[in-house]
Amino acid sequence: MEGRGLQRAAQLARHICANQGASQFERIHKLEDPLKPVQWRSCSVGGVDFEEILYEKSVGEGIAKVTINRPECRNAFTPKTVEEMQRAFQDARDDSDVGVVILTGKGTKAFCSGGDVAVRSKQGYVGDNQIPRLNVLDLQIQIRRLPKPVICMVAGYAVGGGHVLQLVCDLTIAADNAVFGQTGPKVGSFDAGFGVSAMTHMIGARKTREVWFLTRLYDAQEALSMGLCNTVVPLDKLEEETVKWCREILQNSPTAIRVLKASINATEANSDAQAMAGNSTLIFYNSEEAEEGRKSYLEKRKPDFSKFKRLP
Ligand SMILES: CC(C)(COP(=O)(O)OP(=O)(O)OC[C@H]1O[C@@H](n2cnc3c(N)ncnc32)[C@H](O)[C@@H]1OP(=O)(O)O)[C@@H](O)C(=O)NCCC(=O)NCCSC(=O)CCC(=O)c1ccccc1C(=O)O
Repeated sequence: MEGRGLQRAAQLARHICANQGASQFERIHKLEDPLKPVQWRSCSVGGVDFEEILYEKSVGEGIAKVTINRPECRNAFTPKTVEEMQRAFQDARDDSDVGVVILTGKGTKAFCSGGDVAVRSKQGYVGDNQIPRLNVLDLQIQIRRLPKPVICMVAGYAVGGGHVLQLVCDLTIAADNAVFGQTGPKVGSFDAGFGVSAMTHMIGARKTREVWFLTRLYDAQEALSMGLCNTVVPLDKLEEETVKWCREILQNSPTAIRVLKASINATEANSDAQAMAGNSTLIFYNSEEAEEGRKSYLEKRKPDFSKFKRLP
């Protein structure tokens, strides 16, 4: 064998080596370069810049990224943060080039520590316009109804209302420094909507009771074994791995994914139950008991719930 013949044989040998063990199906669907660095461009919506979040899209790929940008308070959300997230998610929904959305928090210490306790009032969370609201409940519905997968990318804490946000996302990729849990009963709050239904669906009623009644925090490996997240990776590989999952999803039929997401959600409790639960949180925030939880957190002391009766 000489010249062209030799070259062709070498080419064939390389091809066989590269694909050894892979079926034809696997070879057809293999990503060209799943670890190729992603290039992000910053986006505004309707010409208005964001103040409490970052909103980016990948160049030429179909990934949108929403980042809560309040690292100084562990990415706790205010009504404004939530309103900005709602605008970004609406844009990601409307943009037919976007096929998957990443939800994350700025920095490595926290994905999100829930509602900003400092702006909680007796009627909900108060924003710049002084109107109290619980608008994170609408955001939860928006994420669930978004006809594209939402992947939560968690480094550090995902606690309180931040943990509920990770629960309503379709998939969660956690860094090895991630910590999950609910804090509500410590600080005079609870999410008896998706905070209970999505969690029960995911980890079962026994474990859900434990998470809510004891308010313990769980490290990434515990969370993985409970089923609270999909995988755990080293912190410095978090975005790389999340983007890899996005790219795999983006290769598949968008309509199939859309219907499957809705169908999986339909196996769970509904949005009317969430609204009822939200109303009970609102009523609870008016009580002295909830106020003790909120005040104790801000005063950096242990709450004293001893004077509140356990009714028969
Ligand atoms: C997240 C912690 C475990 C991190 O601990 P650590 O790393 O040691 O940092 P800290 O020193 O504690 O925090 C640094 C800095 O950030 C401030 N901060 C942190 N979290 C919050 C927060 N949620 N609100 C306000 N400020 C926060 C903290 O005070 C420090 O400030 P300094 O000025 O530097 O002192 C830990 O921080 C922690 O446990 N945080 C509180 C977690 C929490 O309890 N969150 C609230 C849970 S209730 C909730 O989220 C509402 C639920 C909800 O949204 C909802 C549900 C159902 C119906 C309606 C609603 C609704 O909309 O309310």
